[in-house]
Amino acid sequence: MTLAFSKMHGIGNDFVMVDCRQRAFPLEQAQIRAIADRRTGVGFDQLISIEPPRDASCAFYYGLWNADGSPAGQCGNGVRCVAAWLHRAGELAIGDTVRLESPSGPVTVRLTGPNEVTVDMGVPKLEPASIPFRADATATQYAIEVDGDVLQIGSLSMGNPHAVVVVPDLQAPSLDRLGPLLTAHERFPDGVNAGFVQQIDRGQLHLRVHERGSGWTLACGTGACAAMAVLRLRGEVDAQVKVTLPGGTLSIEWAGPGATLWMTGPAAFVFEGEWWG
Ligand SMILES: N[C@H](CCC[C@H](N)C(=O)O)C(=O)O
Repeated sequence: MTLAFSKMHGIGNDFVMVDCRQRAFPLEQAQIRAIADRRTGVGFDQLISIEPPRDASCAFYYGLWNADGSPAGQCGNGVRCVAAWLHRAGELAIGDTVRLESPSGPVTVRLTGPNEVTVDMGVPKLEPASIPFRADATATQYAIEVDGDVLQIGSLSMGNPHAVVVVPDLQAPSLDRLGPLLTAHERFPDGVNAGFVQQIDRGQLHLRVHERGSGWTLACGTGACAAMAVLRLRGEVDAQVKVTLPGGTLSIEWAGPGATLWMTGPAAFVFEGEWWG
């Protein structure tokens, strides 16, 4: 088969975008994995389809798959790229605000420039059952044993599961071992995106994320939202925070529990192509 696609990224978190506005999503899991291969395929952290909405209150639906072919519930860097892709396709104008439907529910995006998007990411879900995470009660901190170490983590859902660990040094070699172990931890029955965050001050965080289904990425939008929210819940950051990841910086705004969380950042086109699978 041949498949036209757009290659995009959001601060280095890279995506293959597939236009399914007039066609059913055409790929099996093995084909998704084949396209993800950075040597014999195209390479991506997530593959994103743009489809007609299932929820009539939304303009479009976007499907999400990780590099290993597993489905994902939300993608913060990805939804900014969906908005920029829709603008390039003539479906959105700069200044438009539109509801888009993700696998975990609707989000609202505002195109503030051809390559800058603000997203209402919804209300972070704190209850362990909604993450899902095996814990007796909702808390701002959980003790979890990983490979003989006891880590203190925060955990919540942004429509996908996140664990957040505060560390003094993002370059510590131990993180290379802890990331995959935390992602696969048995207390996260669906796996988890594992974020390691170094706090600079009440308005700045540095973050690395080992993503479920894709491994270490240059950036993770929902991971940035989760890291800020975890520290906000502990009273350790202000309501507006810059989160810097290896690929770039996002602006996150969240007043606190029950409030909707906003993320602002760029979206970039790289090339158009055709996959010959
Ligand atoms: N890169 C995405 C997150 C992908 C999440 C996916 N790894 C999963 O939940 O399985 C982001 O910018 O939010």
